[in-house]
Amino acid sequence: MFIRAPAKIIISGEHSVVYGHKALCAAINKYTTIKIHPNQTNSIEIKWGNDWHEVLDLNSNNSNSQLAQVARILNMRPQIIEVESEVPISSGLGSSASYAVALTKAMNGSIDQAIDIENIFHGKRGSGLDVQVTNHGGICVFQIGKPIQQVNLPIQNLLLIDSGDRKQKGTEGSIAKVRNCVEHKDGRQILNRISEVTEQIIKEGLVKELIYENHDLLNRLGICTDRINDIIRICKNENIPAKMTGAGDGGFCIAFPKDEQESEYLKLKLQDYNTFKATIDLEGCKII
Ligand SMILES: Nc1ncnc2c1ncn2[C@@H]1O[C@H](COP(=O)(O)OP(=O)(O)O)[C@@H](O)[C@H]1O
Ligand SMILES: C[C@@](O)(CCOP(=O)(O)O)CC(=O)O
Repeated sequence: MFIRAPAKIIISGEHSVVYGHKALCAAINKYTTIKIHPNQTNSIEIKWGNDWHEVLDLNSNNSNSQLAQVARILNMRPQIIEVESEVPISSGLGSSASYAVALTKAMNGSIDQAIDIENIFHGKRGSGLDVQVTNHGGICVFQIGKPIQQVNLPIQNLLLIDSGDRKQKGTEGSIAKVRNCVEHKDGRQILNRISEVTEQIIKEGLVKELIYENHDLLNRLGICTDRINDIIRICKNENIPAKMTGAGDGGFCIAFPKDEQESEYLKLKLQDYNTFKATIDLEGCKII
């Protein structure tokens, strides 16, 4: 049995969502896939792709490793878990959520358990957005404390652009940076404006000026690297809507070319960066 869960993008509303505002997000066709086998020894083994192997000995119950915490949340038995992921790690595309959701489903767990697992990776201050959209699929509006809502928005030519930078202190580090900006600088006003921009994008669609403004606001929070800003400058020069996505401090940008031809043209302009075409995943986490 294989279980797979998609990666996600945030179209608008990262960080402001942590403070209770709405975010517009989508599941995309890059997946983490999990396969489970019984284990003859009293241990849980995780094989991450071909090159990394983690073992939790269930005879000694004093470990506080991430795997031990995950195993406790899901009440896991001796098992071998193979994880294959197409989702780049620590790059704003929700690698930890797609892993948490796929593993939780494989163990017949609940969405709350997946959120608890995600919190092990993110620290306890995340909004829960990544887990909800990865589980649900499609293009969605998410707000803390409300059921996730599917929306209709035409996105045909999504381009993912890798800045090559990776957040050094994880999502938790970027959230802490924004909190510092809220407590000591103009972070609160910036987040309020991101919220207004998000509401407008939900109503009016991917209006270019709003997407650019959204990026500029995230930049003012101090979470955009030089390479991220370089990518957005190149997209803006070509008049194509683009912004960073996810926690920031590295990771991916998203661009919305109007058609296939414009997408190919933008890829050429961005030849210093790795680019990937993506589509919206409509199915969320599922058994395949
Ligand atoms: N395929 C994988 N291989 C190794 N670690 C993974 C994988 N998928 C998720 N993880 C875990 O998720 C963490 C990254 O999560 P996070 O910092 O939230 O970044 P992202 O923006 O990708 O969600 C990694 O440090 C690792 O612990
Ligand atoms: C910054 C935030 O809004 C999104 C984080 O996304 P990611 O971990 O970079 O994939 C945090 C959250 O919503 O929990």
